[in-house]
Amino acid sequence: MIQVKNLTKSYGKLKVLEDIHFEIEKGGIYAILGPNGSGKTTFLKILLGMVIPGSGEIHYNGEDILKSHEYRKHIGYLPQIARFPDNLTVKEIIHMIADVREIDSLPEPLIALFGLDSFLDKKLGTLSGGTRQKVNIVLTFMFDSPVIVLDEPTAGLDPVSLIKLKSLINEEKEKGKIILITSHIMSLVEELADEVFFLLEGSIYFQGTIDALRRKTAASNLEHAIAKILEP
Ligand SMILES: Nc1ncnc2c1ncn2[C@@H]1O[C@H](COP(=O)(O)OP(=O)(O)OP(=O)(O)O)[C@@H](O)[C@H]1O
Repeated sequence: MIQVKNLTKSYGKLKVLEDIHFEIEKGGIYAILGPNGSGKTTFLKILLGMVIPGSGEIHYNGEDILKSHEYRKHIGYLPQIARFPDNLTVKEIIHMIADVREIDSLPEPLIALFGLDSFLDKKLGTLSGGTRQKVNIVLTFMFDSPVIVLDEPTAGLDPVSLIKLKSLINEEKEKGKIILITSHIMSLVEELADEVFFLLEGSIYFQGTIDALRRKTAASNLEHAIAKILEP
């Protein structure tokens, strides 16, 4: 489904990704992990066509995505920091994004799930951080995309909304979708992820299940496994 070969990316002299190989063959939840600045967002943005790699190949269902932009229609994206004009209302932004992707109805069940009905006429600039994130989640999940990319999706969410987000992610997985997620919250990754990719110093240091990573590092849980990898 997704194949990445020999991927590199530098920003000026800073080498962020070096010779990344990556393969996802079936639906599931895949966590991209790594310390701050290890290139997780850069990697996801390359997959999304938002950042051009230095070299390498990326195939989605056999198609070279660096040569075609069509595949972007298949991807839902929740950015780490979503920037929308503050003077738009929640309803306006939802309509705007729906128009771009050519769907005609508002995603009522998602709006209700995150308790956003009473915020529909409020301007984005007046919302709290957590409420803005709920709007971003609705904007991401309102399309039936086979690939969903979530960059730090839990930022600012209260526990009730977090539970709702986790079930939403699991429901999408049950439909056979690929969900790529980055998070620094290891308990969340442990709960959700089928496989992890751990980026370190430009390469994938580890790819496999959380159990395999725990065994490799002889650690009791994922947080300790990561700490062991990173300790000097
Ligand atoms: N547009 C850019 N121009 C220059 N350098 C950049 C740019 N985007 C990212 N970088 C640098 O590339 C490196 C990787 O950044 P990236 O955001 O991909 O890391 P990350 O693993 O997602 O980090 P975090 O866990 O902090 O979100 C960092 O050193 C960052 O400063």
